[in-house]
Amino acid sequence: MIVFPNAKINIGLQITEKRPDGFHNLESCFYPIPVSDLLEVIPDSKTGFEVDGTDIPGDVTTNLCLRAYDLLKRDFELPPVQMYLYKQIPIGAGLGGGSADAAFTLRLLNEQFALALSIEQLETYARQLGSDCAFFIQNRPRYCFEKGDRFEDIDLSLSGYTLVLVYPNLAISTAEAYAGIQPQKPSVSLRTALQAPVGDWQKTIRNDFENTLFRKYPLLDRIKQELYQGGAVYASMSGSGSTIYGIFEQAVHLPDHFQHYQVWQKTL
Ligand SMILES: C[C@](O)(CO)[C@H](O)COP(=O)(O)OP(=O)(O)OC[C@H]1O[C@@H](n2ccc(N)nc2=O)[C@H](O)[C@@H]1O
Ligand SMILES: Nc1ncnc2c1ncn2[C@@H]1O[C@H](COP(=O)(O)OP(=O)(O)OP(=O)(O)O)[C@@H](O)[C@H]1O
Repeated sequence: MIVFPNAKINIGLQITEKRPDGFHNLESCFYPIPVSDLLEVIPDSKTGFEVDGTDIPGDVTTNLCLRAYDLLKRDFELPPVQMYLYKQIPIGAGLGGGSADAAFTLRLLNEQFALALSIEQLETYARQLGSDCAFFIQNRPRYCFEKGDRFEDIDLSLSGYTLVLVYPNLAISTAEAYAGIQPQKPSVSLRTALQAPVGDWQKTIRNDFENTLFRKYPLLDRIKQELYQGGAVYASMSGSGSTIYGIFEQAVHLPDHFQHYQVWQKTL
């Protein structure tokens, strides 16, 4: 079976407090976007894993696809499988690519081997693999809170807008980004701010990681400003960076020097 694990962007990200378990509580809107990896799983005589495309740092045996398989294998009689991942979502990008691969592996194995797991059960498994993973089980725009792994539905559609993603070939680890954060109770309710027209978001919707990461990597702030200069109705960093995205009312001509970055332009 073949699936296409897709990325997400964060629209607003408020880090509200540090938790006793060392993680942080946050509030954010997670929005699925059409930039995807490809994952194929075939029953085989022994389990194997092969990756093509973008290089994934670290030992292949720690890949989240294999970890998702191992997690289900503890509870179910899964046959050995050959897994093939074509990696396209950039790494350390704040786009949740690894989390999407993990969640789609759980979903695929559930379907391919008729495990009959419910959405809630899949989300419980996903939470064990990473904070962002559970979102990709249902994979629709959600308002997320706690570790980013609890959700409420949100009435939000960017359909018809053009999304530009700029990945400046700079990987930022999530742990590095959280290390620079001073959690703060928000003065503006993100949930309320998201109900306003997209053109108003610039005044009210922030990603709390931008403060420290823009100081450390001024290039990121420059890219955001260039997206606004190019006509974005809203621009922000996604998640813990480094991807900067812009939301436009129509297709856009980007500055020539963006050719040095990885850029996607998609009509949603
Ligand atoms: C920045 C976001 O992408 C927002 O969507 C997520 O919060 C990151 O989620 P993720 O990549 O799935 O992160 P995990 O793999 O669970 O955690 C990586 C590291 O990030 C930090 N971390 C992560 C999530 C969270 N709510 N609080 C944290 O402090 C912890 O130091 C943790 O060791
Ligand atoms: N299938 C995978 N794809 C990407 N990264 C993986 C995968 N499996 C394990 N990893 C590890 O996860 C780390 C980063 O994952 P990912 O790309 O999801 O992070 P990110 O871009 O910071 O996204 P986010 O912070 O939004 O979760 C890398 O260090 C990588 O070694």
